[in-house]
Amino acid sequence: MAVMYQAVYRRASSLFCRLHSTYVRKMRYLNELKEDDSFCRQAQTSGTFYLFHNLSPFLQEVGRKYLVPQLSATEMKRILEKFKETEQWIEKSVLIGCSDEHIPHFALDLGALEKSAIESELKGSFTDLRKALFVVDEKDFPLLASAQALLRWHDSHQYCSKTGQPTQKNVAGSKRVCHASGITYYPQMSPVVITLVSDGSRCLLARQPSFPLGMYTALSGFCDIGETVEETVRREVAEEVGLEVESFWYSASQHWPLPSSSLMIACHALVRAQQTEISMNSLELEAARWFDLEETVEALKRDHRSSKQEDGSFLPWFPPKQAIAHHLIREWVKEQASRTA
Ligand SMILES: NC(=O)C1=CN([C@@H]2O[C@H](COP(=O)(O)OP(=O)(O)OC[C@H]3O[C@@H](n4cnc5c(N)ncnc54)[C@H](O)[C@@H]3O)[C@@H](O)[C@H]2O)C=CC1
Ligand SMILES: [Mg+2]
Repeated sequence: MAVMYQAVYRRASSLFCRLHSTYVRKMRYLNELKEDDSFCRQAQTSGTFYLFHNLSPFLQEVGRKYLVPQLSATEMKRILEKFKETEQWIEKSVLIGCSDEHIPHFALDLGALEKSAIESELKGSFTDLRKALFVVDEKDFPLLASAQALLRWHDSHQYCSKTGQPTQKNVAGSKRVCHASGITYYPQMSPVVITLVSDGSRCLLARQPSFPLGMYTALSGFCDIGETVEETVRREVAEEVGLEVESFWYSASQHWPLPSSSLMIACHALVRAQQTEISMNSLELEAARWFDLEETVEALKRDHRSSKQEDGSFLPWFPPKQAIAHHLIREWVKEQASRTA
């Protein structure tokens, strides 16, 4: 028995070492690409490219699936030649990751070229990000989200906000520098707290007027400058539904590219069971109410389409699994179900 245990242990730890060293080597490689312009320029000649057009990602519909194609450097060169563009275009690309074998991945926006001509050449279409995020395979979601966010950041940070002079990107696209003032700009995300409030047996979900009809989600809000996550959770819950948070705990986080880069910090919060009367802030919210376990489980089974009633009204439904709000709601259901089991 001890021998068998040792063999299993040895196999597990050697697997861990292998995984660990692959990961560490990959992170070191990416860091080097960001820091060393000539190394990164060299890497562009053997990398793969994800294409965008005015910030819409290029997708290919294959059967019922939407794929996110990667073009080789040779293919990229061929396309640019075909459109009579020079290879200098490649320099506009930004580094978004690499494979375990250190093949670097770049994203490139071809917004200045004719959209339909590229689409027919490459047999696919540039798709609005809002749609693209929900139709691609789950594993492609973070890649599309961060690539688009980085391209958007570069697009809107072409000038120094102090001198008004143009800024230059480094080859990897991990920063921009204003040579007149010496200021370095780094891509930014705004921290947002998203909180699923519970009173112990129900959870509180709300909707803003701009949401698709019938969709409810957890409360969210941007962190004010200087605030801690704890302070934002308490403030947002007080501001939006007039309740006092007693305790809260962190669950997970997610980068959310829409409408501009946010770091969503997802938390569960408890309010006192005796103080659950909602006083909704109607400047921001259109509805806010408590959902019991059964109603939450039912709403999780619906989507935008299946929630539509014959009379045109909508039963409540929640954001799809790609959104961290969905993860929070599922986590709450699981915890409630295990408590009542
Ligand atoms: N991934 C997910 O599951 C979810 C993501 N979200 C995202 O969270 C974000 C924040 O949610 P809200 O409830 O709308 O925030 P919120 O409750 O803070 O209200 C938005 C208002 O805050 C102000 N504001 C303060 N700092 C801002 C900044 N850095 N950028 C833009 N506006 C700022 C503006 O006046 C804006 O109208 C949104 O971008 C939304 O897309 C929201 C819910 C679910
Ligand atoms: Mg809000």
